[in-house]
Amino acid sequence: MNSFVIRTPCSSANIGPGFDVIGLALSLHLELHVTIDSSKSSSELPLNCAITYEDQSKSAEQISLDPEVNLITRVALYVLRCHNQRAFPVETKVHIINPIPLGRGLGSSGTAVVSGVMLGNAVGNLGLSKERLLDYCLMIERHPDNVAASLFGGFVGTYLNELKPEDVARKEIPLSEVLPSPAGGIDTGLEPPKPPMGIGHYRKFDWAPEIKAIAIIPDFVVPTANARNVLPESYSRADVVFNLQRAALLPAALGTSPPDPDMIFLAMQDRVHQPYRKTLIPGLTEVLQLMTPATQPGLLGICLSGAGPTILALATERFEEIADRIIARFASNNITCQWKLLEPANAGTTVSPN
Ligand SMILES: Nc1ncnc2c1ncn2[C@@H]1O[C@H](COP(=O)(O)OP(=O)(O)O)[C@@H](O)[C@H]1O
Ligand SMILES: N[C@@H](CCOP(=O)(O)O)C(=O)O
Repeated sequence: MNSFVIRTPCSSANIGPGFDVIGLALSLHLELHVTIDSSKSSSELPLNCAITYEDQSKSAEQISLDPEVNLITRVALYVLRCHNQRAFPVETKVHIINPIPLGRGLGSSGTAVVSGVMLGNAVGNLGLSKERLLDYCLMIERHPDNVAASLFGGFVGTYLNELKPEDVARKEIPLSEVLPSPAGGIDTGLEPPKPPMGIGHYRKFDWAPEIKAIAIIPDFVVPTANARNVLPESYSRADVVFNLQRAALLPAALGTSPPDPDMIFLAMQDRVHQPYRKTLIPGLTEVLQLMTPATQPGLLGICLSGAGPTILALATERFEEIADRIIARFASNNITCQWKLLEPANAGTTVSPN
């Protein structure tokens, strides 16, 4: 029996001005407990794989246990099929333990995609590097901020290479062809499109050890796709310069110890995505303006986590007090929240024997 665990941290993307660029892996982990019974020579299981799912996230959505539909196993099958393996090894069991709330801006889909590529790589004995696995992730989730943070861990800046025209065409292949689904065309026996080499890259930034992350998680879902659809196609020069100035400052501000609250607060301001997402998140503008380091001791900065609706407050102390103030502001819009105190998860995704 071969048995191992894949552990992948969730992530908070953007951290204010770093839209689609900056990500932070956080200490809430999706786990896959995988067993492969190599004593068996054939299996009754669909695609040789049985999924079980333990929901620790209190999300309402039902996660599919069909390996061709479930996001994690679908991604693993994509990686396997790119290497001429049509199914999982005989009698593969995948037990998913998920504490990450779905559709709340803590990168649950990016975490699932990273877990899926790690699963395909491990069960197929493919020996792909994490750098190459990032290319596979980017065929599925096109913005690199969440997946790079979950894959590599820590506080990261990311970028996509300019691709050759033929590779741009390959990267624009509809997702239904990358991840064949029962609805989009069952496994045709053909090799799916492999990712171009070196699509995405990352750089790790320092993180001052005093800084902790408070995630205030409202009890409603904002699908990331919807939160991207409300963004404009183009921006004024003033807004672009505003964000560039802050994004350039942010890594130095969050990497310097002791932290300078005023600099961090300023460096976390954004004009590219947060103002437009207020239409989906009642009270967002008021929450973001609720407090500053001058009016709330311990607070360093506050932003939307990913596409929301979670709010990320960075702080050095008085965590409960800060969370309570944000929760009270949401309550005045009849929105209830849970909150978690998290820390950067520096290791990224790991595979270890069970
Ligand atoms: N552990 C998981 N297993 C299967 N599917 C998942 C898992 N986590 C997330 N997903 C899928 O990703 C969707 C959420 O993605 P998205 O809207 O991008 O929000 P988030 O901000 O949480 O990443 C869920 O509705 C679900 O379909
Ligand atoms: N840069 C993306 C990040 C989405 O993060 P998620 O955690 O909400 O999936 C965006 O802002 O759209």
